[in-house]
Amino acid sequence: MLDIRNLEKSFGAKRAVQGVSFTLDKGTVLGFLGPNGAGKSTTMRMIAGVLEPDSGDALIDGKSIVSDRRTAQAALGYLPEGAPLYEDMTPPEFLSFMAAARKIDRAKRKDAVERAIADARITTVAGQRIGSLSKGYRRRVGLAGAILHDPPVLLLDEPTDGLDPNQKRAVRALIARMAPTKAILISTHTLTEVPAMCTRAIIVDRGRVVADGTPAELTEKSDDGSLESAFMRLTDQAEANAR
Ligand SMILES: Nc1ncnc2c1ncn2[C@@H]1O[C@H](COP(=O)(O)OP(=O)(O)OP(=O)(O)O)[C@@H](O)[C@H]1O
Repeated sequence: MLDIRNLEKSFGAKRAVQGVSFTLDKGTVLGFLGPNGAGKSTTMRMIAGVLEPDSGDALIDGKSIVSDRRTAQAALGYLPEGAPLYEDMTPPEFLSFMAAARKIDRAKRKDAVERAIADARITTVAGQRIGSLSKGYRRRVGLAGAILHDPPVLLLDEPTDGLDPNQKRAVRALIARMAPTKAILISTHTLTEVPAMCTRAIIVDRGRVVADGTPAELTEKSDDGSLESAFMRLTDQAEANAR
């Protein structure tokens, strides 16, 4: 469903992404992990077609994000970090606006909005202005926007960032409900969430993939059986902290 082929991106002299490749199938929730500045968001932005790669490609449901961007994007739901929301609109108004921008058939828009509201569990706040919602509900409105067109592939950049434990659990439950029918790529810094949320994890460091496996396989690479120490070992953090 998602086939990432040797993506590269530099900003001036900074080589942010240096040949990232992996594939992702339906039913997989892939945790995309790495230290700050490892290249996670840059990779996701290239896959989403909002940043042009220097080289490489991402095939979304077989469509190239480089040569067939619009078709590829139609198969993709993207929740960027700090997703933009229109504060003065209610969630249904915002989602109707998104549905029009997504060119969902006029006759199907109402159903699509209602389904996304139900799936993201935001029915109870549907009458409120987005600007008045808590962080967790705003994140869920962003998620509703990403799943509005029921895409087979989802890219979620830190979907639980800044949420309290109850809201984190609600977002994790939403991801689990969608998981069987979609391929889902999630970047997160919260390593404790990974075994609960992801069936597989990739660790990137300085723009390269340094590990790829199930959470249990990655944990085996640690000294103390924790994903955190595996992460430290596989990235430069342990060395950096010791300096
Ligand atoms: N628009 C840009 N212009 C210049 N440098 C950039 C730009 N976007 C990203 N970078 C640099 O590219 C590198 C990778 O950044 P990126 O945001 O992809 O990392 P990340 O893994 O998502 O980090 P974080 O976990 O902190 O969100 C960093 O060194 C960053 O400073």
